[in-house]
Amino acid sequence: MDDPVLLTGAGGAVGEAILEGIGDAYEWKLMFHSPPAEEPSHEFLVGDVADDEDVAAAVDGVGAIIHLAGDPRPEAPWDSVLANNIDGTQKMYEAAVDEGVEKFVYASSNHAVGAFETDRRTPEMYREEADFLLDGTEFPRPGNLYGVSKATGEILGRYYHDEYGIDVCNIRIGNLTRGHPPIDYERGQAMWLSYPDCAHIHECALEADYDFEIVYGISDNDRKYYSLERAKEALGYTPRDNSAHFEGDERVVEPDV
Ligand SMILES: NC(=O)C1=CN([C@@H]2O[C@H](COP(=O)(O)OP(=O)(O)OC[C@H]3O[C@@H](n4cnc5c(N)ncnc54)[C@H](O)[C@@H]3O)[C@@H](O)[C@H]2O)C=CC1
Ligand SMILES: O=C1O[C@H](COP(=O)(O)O)[C@@H](O)[C@H](O)[C@H]1O
Repeated sequence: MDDPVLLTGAGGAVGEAILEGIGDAYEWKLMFHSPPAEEPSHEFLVGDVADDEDVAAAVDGVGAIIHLAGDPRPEAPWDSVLANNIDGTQKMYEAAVDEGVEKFVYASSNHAVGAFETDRRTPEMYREEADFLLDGTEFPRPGNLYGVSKATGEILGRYYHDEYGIDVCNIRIGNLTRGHPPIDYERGQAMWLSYPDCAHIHECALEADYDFEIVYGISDNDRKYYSLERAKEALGYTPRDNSAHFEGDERVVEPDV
């Protein structure tokens, strides 16, 4: 991607992981919800994705968007996910097609399919020997209103791709945790996404050629119940980390470089 890339939600954890990993690889335009504590080393603006003027200013002059901004809380109330996650994402897409943006990478979530984790399947499905697998072709099955908002973001992408031709990659991010997988949390270990793998999958989404994709954003965890085949095939994703390579916060197996 040679054009500037807009990163919304730049002040958050996923934005931090992306900028740590590929901050030097692109001309970024960062969107913050509130003024950053330190002067960023990239062009930036402060605004709200639910505000038309802020969104128009954000997408002006960019060729691709990584859209992270939103309420990330699984327990978020309807009024918040409606305004921040659903209305905000629709405004981002509307402005993106008006601007002629080429690619839209959307931060979806494991919670868009959380209700596949039924009492009958868990916790065994989080273990290496389990054979239950989701591959991204399944219909969304949210387990909360936040997950509904994430599935709605994916459907918005389907519409804006089919209607206007913008390339869309929905990344169903698992559990981003810095440095090591979540400790004593099997679900988190099954869907851990390391900071380096988070940056890598987003770089792949900026560089690969595709039309409309839904992929899982996790590291190559032995416990995974999400297939990585589509991310590897469509994006060229090659994860380096695996939650099984840790005991607690201690890495016991080095990744293949
Ligand atoms: N961290 C994780 O493990 C996962 C994150 N995600 C998604 O990734 C995205 C980023 O998540 P995190 O970085 O963890 O969350 P975060 O809360 O650390 O970052 C989100 C950022 O978006 C900003 N924001 C919220 N509402 C906004 C609005 N209306 N206008 C402009 N900015 C707004 C916040 O100020 C914050 O800086 C979210 O969309 C979340 O749903 C999905 C799955 C897992
Ligand atoms: O979408 C998200 O998912 C992760 C993992 O879900 P959890 O229910 O196992 O914690 C969550 O940590 C993150 O805050 C959220 O945005």
